[in-house]
Amino acid sequence: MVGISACTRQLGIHPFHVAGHKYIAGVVQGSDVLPVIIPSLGEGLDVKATLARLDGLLLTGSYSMVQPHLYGANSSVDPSEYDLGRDATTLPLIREAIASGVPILAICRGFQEMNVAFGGTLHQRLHEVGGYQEHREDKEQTIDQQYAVAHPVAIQPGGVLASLVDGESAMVNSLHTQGVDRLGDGLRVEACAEDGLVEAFSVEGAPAFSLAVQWHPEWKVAEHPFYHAIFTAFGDACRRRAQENNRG
Ligand SMILES: N[C@@H](CCC(=O)NCCCC(=O)O)C(=O)O
Repeated sequence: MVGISACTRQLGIHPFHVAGHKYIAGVVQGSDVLPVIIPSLGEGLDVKATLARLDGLLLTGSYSMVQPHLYGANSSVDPSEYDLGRDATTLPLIREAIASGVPILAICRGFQEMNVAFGGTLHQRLHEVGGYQEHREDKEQTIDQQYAVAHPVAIQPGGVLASLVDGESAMVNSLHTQGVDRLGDGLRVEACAEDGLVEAFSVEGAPAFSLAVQWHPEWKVAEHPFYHAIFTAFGDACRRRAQENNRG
């Protein structure tokens, strides 16, 4: 059973906890696991009790941005772009999941919040930093065009990703405004874009599978062997944890 992070959204006059369909479909089709959505209750969520019942944690992408004060920076983003409930939930979840051996797959915003959870920092507007290629999607394009592969990443030898691909590089999609500035403590670079931006990392010495990617492997996972290999490896790690806990 895999827990999927939720975003908070106001729908009409009521607050909701929501998760995108493609992430749920991604773990069902690509990892062959049971999905459950973890509400973004912040301190109202018993993180240890939640993770004790889960075999894996999927951190989804989202249009919202991690609050800069969480990585020691001043805000240069409209506060409406934040999701306070999600930040208050996912950062403790990530730290506890790693400590207690729960496999993690983190995607896009999830990748960024995992870097922050480990003390890393983010560029708030990568396109204004200089020296980086365009990593944002063109919102005028169709959804298929936006999620189509956009650039290669160089896979670092000897890591989690290198064990999943043939060759030293792979093509990935690219739909993000922010990006890793300083990588968090204890994180290992798994892949970089041609401009040097960190696009994937794992946690050094983690007791279970840990992988965070800046791209979206959940997109049409069955059609992309590289994306599918990531979800399969995550599912296999979740099944190992289930067996260790007599849930397999
Ligand atoms: N807000 C961050 C993260 C980008 C991100 O996760 N986008 C996801 C878009 C919707 C989706 O595919 O779920 C940034 O812009 O850097």
